[in-house]
Amino acid sequence: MSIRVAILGYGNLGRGMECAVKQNDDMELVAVFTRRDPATVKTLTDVKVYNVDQLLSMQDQIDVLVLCGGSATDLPKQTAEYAKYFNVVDSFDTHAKIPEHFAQVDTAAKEGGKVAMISVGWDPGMFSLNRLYANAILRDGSDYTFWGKGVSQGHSDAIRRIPGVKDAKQYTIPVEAALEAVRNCENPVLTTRQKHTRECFVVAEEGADKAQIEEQIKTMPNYFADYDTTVHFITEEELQRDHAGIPHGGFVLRTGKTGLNGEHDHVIEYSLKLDSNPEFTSCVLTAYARAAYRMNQEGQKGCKTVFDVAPAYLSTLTPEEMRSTLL
Ligand SMILES: NC(=O)C1=CN([C@@H]2O[C@H](COP(=O)(O)OP(=O)(O)OC[C@H]3O[C@@H](n4cnc5c(N)ncnc54)[C@H](OP(=O)(O)O)[C@@H]3O)[C@@H](O)[C@H]2O)C=CC1
Ligand SMILES: N[C@@H](C[C@H]1CC(C(=O)O)=NO1)C(=O)O
Repeated sequence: MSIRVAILGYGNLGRGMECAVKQNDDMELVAVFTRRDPATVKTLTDVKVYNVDQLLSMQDQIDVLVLCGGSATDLPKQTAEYAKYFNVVDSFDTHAKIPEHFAQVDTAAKEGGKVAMISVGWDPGMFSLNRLYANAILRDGSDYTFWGKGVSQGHSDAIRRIPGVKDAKQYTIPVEAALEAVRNCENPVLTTRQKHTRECFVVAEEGADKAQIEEQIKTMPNYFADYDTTVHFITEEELQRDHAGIPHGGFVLRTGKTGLNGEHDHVIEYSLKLDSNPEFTSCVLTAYARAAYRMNQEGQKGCKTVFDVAPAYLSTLTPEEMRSTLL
């Protein structure tokens, strides 16, 4: 029997999920839920769209609910709210606030006897896993993470939540000299500001105070305050013409030494090059939706991160197929 998946929140990630579920023949997309009028939401497939006020009445038709809202203001409310009723997966990526998000969601999921997976995606998510593996293996070393050049959905979403902003895209740009120094095993000590810059393209509402919007972006804690950030105000047409895609990617690196006197240098590097940030992120969410369902079927409950999920839960392969093809 297929794993019955539903989506809450239909934006870039929601559309990505619609595509990702179709690529997994052990799953079916049973519904999309939105806070808007369903008639205004145009989907890529013929999946039914409901207003979120229908969600709880459909609890027995859904095995896993994937939360595709924004981390800035949606997921802090929605994940804990629905973890009481469904197995859920979210992509929460306000790194500084993950501990408090975990605690709130864990209480709700345990109360409902459900599994809730938070901060699933590539960062946090796949990059987190690779940072952990690298740290566990190369004990004498230094960690580095670089993103881009590409469009951060979390940062773009955060800008769009500012009053007076009609639309926005944020590019994260790695400082090439810093990346090169890391790859050369120079083990540089780098501040946040020395690793990336951020460039924002913003469409302001008619009559909005652009100076105030720019100030709110540049001082935004957890998103922009620690970076050198530039803000460009452009028209909706220019945004659609020049910034339509959502490519991204990045690198997790750990450089370390082995040998009794650190004679040998090693570099661990995990990299992603993504045409579509949301579609790739949705593929990760879909694999972890499979894991959430399976873990709950075994009687597990509570909040999990990618660190808590044995890889076998993610795969459609049988243990024998894994051993014969992946070892
Ligand atoms: N961990 C990771 O690696 C990653 C995490 N993310 C996270 O995913 C989050 C979601 O990103 P993304 O999908 O790009 O965000 P969007 O802005 O596209 O969508 C966020 C929500 O806004 C609402 N919405 C979407 N379009 C419209 C519209 N035209 N009018 C009104 N409301 C709209 C939807 O909710 P509704 O349908 O209810 O109105 C949607 O769920 C990001 O905030 C980020 O934190 C993203 C990529 C990677
Ligand atoms: N969570 C990010 C995924 C990566 C990209 C990123 C950045 O550019 O700052 N940080 O983490 C996203 O929303 O796209």
